[in-house]
Amino acid sequence: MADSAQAQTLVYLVTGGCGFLGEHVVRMLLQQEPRLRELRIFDLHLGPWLEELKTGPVQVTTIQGDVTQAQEVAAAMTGAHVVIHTAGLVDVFGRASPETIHEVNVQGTKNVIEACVQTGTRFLVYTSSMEVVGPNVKGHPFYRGNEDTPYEAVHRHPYPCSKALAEQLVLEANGRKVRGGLPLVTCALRPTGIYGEGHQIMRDIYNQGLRLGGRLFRAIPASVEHGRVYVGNVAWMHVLVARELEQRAAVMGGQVYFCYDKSPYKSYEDFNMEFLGPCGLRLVGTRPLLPYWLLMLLAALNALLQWLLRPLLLYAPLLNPYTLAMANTTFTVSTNKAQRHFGYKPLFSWEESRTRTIRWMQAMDSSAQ
Ligand SMILES: NC(=O)C1=CN([C@@H]2O[C@H](COP(=O)(O)OP(=O)(O)OC[C@H]3O[C@@H](n4cnc5c(N)ncnc54)[C@H](O)[C@@H]3O)[C@@H](O)[C@H]2O)C=CC1
Ligand SMILES: CC(C)CCC[C@@H](C)[C@H]1CC[C@H]2[C@@H]3[C@H](O)CC4=CC(=O)CC[C@]4(C)[C@H]3CC[C@]12C
Repeated sequence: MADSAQAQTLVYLVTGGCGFLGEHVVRMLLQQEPRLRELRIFDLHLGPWLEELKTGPVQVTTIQGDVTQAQEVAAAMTGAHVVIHTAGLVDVFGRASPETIHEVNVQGTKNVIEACVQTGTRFLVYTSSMEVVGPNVKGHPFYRGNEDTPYEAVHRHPYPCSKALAEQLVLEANGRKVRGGLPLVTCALRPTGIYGEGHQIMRDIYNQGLRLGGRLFRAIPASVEHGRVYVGNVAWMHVLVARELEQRAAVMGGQVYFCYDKSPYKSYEDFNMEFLGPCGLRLVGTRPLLPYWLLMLLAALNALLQWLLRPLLLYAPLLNPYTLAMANTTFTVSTNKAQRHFGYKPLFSWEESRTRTIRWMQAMDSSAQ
């Protein structure tokens, strides 16, 4: 908890504070930001775990609200010094309509920016995504690239399109005058695929493995690298950015940073096995069991079924043409921009990130029995 020797003066607001990443950001702020006076947690759905936070030295205010409602956002932000905007609709499975994804991710972000201007909140940290860059529709590899690596960022899927638009809005807002006349300072963090305690997709894949008798079948060649980053380190980066934005506004304002740590470069499936393996699952095959054209056909069939069944039920399996392209295209980052600009070093080593994730999965497993 916060060191009471330092003056507790700051009010932070975390949108999406009850999500997978948001919860880690909230907990990290309470542990690592000694200047925090009040922490506001704004989310569409509030979790019961928030109650335990209310007994500490920092005032924790929970706000059930919707980022698409401008007045709700502005009301929550009044008097806040910093906003960390993690709320978003993360949907690459066709669960929500493209319009809803746009409304939450783009209009929601516009509302946060306008609320900063209206209320005088000067510091905005936005959770963007690697998907703002790629993989692109042409499936070009992005091999250990950095923030300046040239890449043809062209998207058609609603999720990356919305994240790209929202990120652009955030960066363009840097320097706008907020209430009181001072400039807004913004920056965007681009995590690669986040993993760690609370990761729903990892849970889904684990359950799928159990249904298949403890086995998963390799679908993607081991040579395709997919960037992954531990949730604790992503949260730490958000906290550091928020903390440094005032002092280093000239360097950091309007900038983008990939989120990175020491997680190894592996294929999506091999990386998951780092956690699923110790939980008793096995990845069958050193090469993909099915030829790629057949996987594409299955993915297309899933998309067709989703469309046909839509009037009756929501059919949203993990495999669709978009997720297949994501998993099958190399996209990894290698950069030290965050270290150069604001002294970021991962808080958790790879070994610790791995151990924490495995422990969480094993606890989840034993509580299910
Ligand atoms: N999970 C991942 O691998 C990655 C996620 N991101 C970004 O990180 C952010 C957080 O993602 P996750 O924690 O994975 O997702 P999540 O779905 O676990 O969390 C999102 C949170 O936002 C809230 N939310 C959704 N719509 C809202 C609305 N209209 N008003 C208020 N709150 C709303 C949800 O209730 C949820 O608590 C998102 O912006 C996402 O785009 C970026 C890169 C990778
Ligand atoms: C059955 C298939 C062969 C394997 C399916 C795996 C997919 C479900 C996941 C592969 C890559 C993931 C995405 C990636 O890590 C980057 C992301 C960034 C975000 O901002 C949100 C999450 C995600 C889109 C992530 C989603 C699951 C995958 C598509």
